Amino acid sequence: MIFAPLAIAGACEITLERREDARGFFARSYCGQEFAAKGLNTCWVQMNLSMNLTAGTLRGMHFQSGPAAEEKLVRCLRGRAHDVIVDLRAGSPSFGRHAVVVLDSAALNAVYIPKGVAHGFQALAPETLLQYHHSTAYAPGHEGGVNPLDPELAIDWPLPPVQLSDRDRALPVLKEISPL
Ligand SMILES: Cc1cn([C@H]2C[C@H](O)[C@@H](COP(=O)(O)OP(=O)(O)O[C@H]3O[C@H](C)C(=O)[C@H](O)[C@H]3O)O2)c(=O)[nH]c1=O
Repeated sequence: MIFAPLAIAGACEITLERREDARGFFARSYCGQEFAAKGLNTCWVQMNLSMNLTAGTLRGMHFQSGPAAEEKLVRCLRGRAHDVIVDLRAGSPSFGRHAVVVLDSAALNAVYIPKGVAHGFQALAPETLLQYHHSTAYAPGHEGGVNPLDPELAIDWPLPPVQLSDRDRALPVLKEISPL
């Protein structure tokens, strides 16, 4: 695996090193030793799948806070996604700034998201399927989010956003939330 740091400290894009032959390819998609050597989380307690039927579907920007703060590892298994992370950490020099990774099921690349960083994405193709690994169990009482359409975040979503949930549409803007 190749780890490429993103502009948000502690976040990175992970690309596969494929062993290809006439049968196809074999690639290591996770390694505790390699993650530990990079200072990344190695304990994953929950996996989720997100199926997005329509191109343009927008989900986010979500996080869990306090004792339920979580790292995430997200990979696209079908289709393509414009994946965005927003730094919400108190005192971070990149607070309020975002980074983008295009997750593509052809590349099978992944994005690693540290605690205190919100996550969202827009599906770029129909039936885009994302797989999540979470370092902390789902904790509804510690869920939070920032509005993906907040002009202050200045996220340039590639497609007109569709299928926004009522919850996401009602998320607070950056200046309304406390740093994590
Ligand atoms: C995350 C989660 C959700 N749920 C329930 C809660 C809701 O009733 C339903 C859908 O959850 P939610 O509306 O949060 O799904 P998304 O809007 O796609 O949010 C997800 O996508 C954004 C981009 C993320 O980064 C979050 O990790 C993740 O919450 O599943 C569970 O039962 N278990 C879980 O682990």
